[in-house]
Amino acid sequence: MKPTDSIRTIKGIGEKSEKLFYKLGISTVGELLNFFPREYDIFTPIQPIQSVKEGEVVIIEGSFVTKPHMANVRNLKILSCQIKDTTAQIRVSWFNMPFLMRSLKMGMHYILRGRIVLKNGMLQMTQPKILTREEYSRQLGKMMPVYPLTAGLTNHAVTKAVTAALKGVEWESEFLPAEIRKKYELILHKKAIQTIHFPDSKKEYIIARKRLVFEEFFLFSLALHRMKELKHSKPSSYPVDGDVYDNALLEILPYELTSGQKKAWEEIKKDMQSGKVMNRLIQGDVGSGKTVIAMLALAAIAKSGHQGAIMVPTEVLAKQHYEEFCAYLEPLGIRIGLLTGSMTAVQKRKMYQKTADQEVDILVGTHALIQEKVEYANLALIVTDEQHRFGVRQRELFSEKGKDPHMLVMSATPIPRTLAIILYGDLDVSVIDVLPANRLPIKNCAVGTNYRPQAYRFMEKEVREGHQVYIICPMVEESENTEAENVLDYTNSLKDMMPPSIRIEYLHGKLKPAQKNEIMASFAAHQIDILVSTTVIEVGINVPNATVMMIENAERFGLAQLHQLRGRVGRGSAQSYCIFMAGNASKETMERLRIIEGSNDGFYVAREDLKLRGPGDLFGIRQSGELFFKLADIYQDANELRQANEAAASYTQQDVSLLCKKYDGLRQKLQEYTGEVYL
Ligand SMILES: Nc1ncnc2c1ncn2[C@@H]1O[C@H](COP(=O)(O)OP(=O)(O)OP(=O)(O)O)[C@@H](O)[C@H]1O
Repeated sequence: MKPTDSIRTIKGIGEKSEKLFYKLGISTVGELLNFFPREYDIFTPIQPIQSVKEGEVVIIEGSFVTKPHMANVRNLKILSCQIKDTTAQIRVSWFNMPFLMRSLKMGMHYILRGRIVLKNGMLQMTQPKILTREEYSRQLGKMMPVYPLTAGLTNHAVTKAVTAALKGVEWESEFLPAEIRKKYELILHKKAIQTIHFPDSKKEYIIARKRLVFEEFFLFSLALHRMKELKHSKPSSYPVDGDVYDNALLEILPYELTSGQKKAWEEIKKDMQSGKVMNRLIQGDVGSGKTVIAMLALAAIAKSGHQGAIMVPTEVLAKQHYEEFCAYLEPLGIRIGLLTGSMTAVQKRKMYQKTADQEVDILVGTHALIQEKVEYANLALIVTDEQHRFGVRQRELFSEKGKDPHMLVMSATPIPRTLAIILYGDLDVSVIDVLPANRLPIKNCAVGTNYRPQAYRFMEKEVREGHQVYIICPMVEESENTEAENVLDYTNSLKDMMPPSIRIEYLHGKLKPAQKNEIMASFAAHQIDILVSTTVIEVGINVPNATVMMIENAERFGLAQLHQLRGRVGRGSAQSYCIFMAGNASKETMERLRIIEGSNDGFYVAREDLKLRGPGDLFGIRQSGELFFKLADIYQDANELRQANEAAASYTQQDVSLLCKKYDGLRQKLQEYTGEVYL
């Protein structure tokens, strides 16, 4: 089978599982092979019972010292007994496996592998697998892939499909030039893909990962260098100067710009007046006021008779920006439009027409803005709210909607300057390095779950004083695989616990966009007091009246993500609070959380996080969603990023064309990456 073949060509995948794989974004054999494990289940040696810790999957060996006991709890049949080795004893339990009752024998030796959880203050092992000594020896040290899943698709099914695909696929020729592989000591693509799914050891995994990270960065860098060459000092068809920058624009704001905002605004004005195309990144910590700078630039474009558009990662955010822009800019006679995927066909068509006829000056929207059907009359400025979601290609597609429009990119990712220069190699950088003066620093605390009652009382008090609260849970609904808090059950029990006058709602990514918009709008209008949500609210939501953020199972998030989440409070003048609630209060968890508890500075948090994890720790929690890389992590893999950039920079555009002639695979990969035939 070829990488481009449908996954249906893999034995065992029928119509039903095909649909499930679609949900994971997999429709071809190649996509399946590039669907990497989220983590690995490592078969570690047998551990003394005394040393097991909560949350770990461990193997213990001992004999049962109590008879198996069966209990009915809700609809579950729970079988439990005590197992003992020379160091201690622990309870083990199985649910819905009553047949074990007969086979488990007291006094016999067993090897069990399962997760240790804390129930009623006691450690216990749940749902362990019983291993024979032979199975144990065979699997010891093995790393079994654990894939991201969707309901109905098991890890076993994905593993089986990947195994079959690895066996049956006709591999394409190696696409990285031999000289690069040699210089940077990289293994072959084929070997790396095989290993990333089934590594024999950590060492092998690290070597495979290095190759895949490098290629990801290399393609990115080649595309970026090419873009830079193409754009370099291009004259602009839309110079914006003169009285469009008059004070009326700044007077619409109810506050004065901070020094950082003023500087960024001056740099933008200078760019747009220069007669050349602006390509600028505005980098600033969460809540530093980047949106307002983008709004000013868009307003200046509109006032000079052109169109501008701003693309953001979520519908909720688009709606929020739209409303804010309307409130500020409509009084100046500027016409704002909204375009998102969930609008009806009729609404969309109307907006396309208005955009083509230049009846809107500023269009706010999601990916919908770059769909083929959208034609702009006179697109002179595009703004992307980076939030790590859009890649170079999206920026380019957006750009093609106009005739070399000016470009502004906003980012809240705290990237060290040296890396920013590489990652945003095609852009000039403005940094907003101060927060608005009316802000009080957020007060943080990292606590264990025993603090919850106090936290609830505190929330009640804040709500009584007219403020609002966010509570974040990692899961949407109950799952067999984890004890992490989920939005649905959490909301129910919170409603039971809080006085009925407190209005509680929930939000998660599985709701329809219209429902999400409605809930966010109600929260913004203060018709909801406490919003229980997954991380969907992470990106850019701005409700300055929200003063408390509580993050359940904070140990499950990367620090960068926790910082983004925390950024949803502390956006107004009232004192705000962030409570990081650790589901397991192990020493390592608390040490990590102490970093974020001790500082509100995103750069500091990112730096300390890296120090703690160490560049070699590739198994730690991945900082979620950084920039646009699948496997690579810009902090951990900063070295590979530098190397790949150096390698890409060593080829001029002409050399790249030559290389692509020689390496057919490279041409294809680059085309896939940039979505364009150009070589
Ligand atoms: N100079 C200022 N003085 C006071 N308030 C300001 C100032 N600039 C912006 N704000 C307010 O601060 C809040 C956050 O601003 P904004 O949404 O622009 O931040 P951001 O940098 O885009 O945040 P994020 O990265 O989280 O999306 C908004 O309510 C905005 O009105």
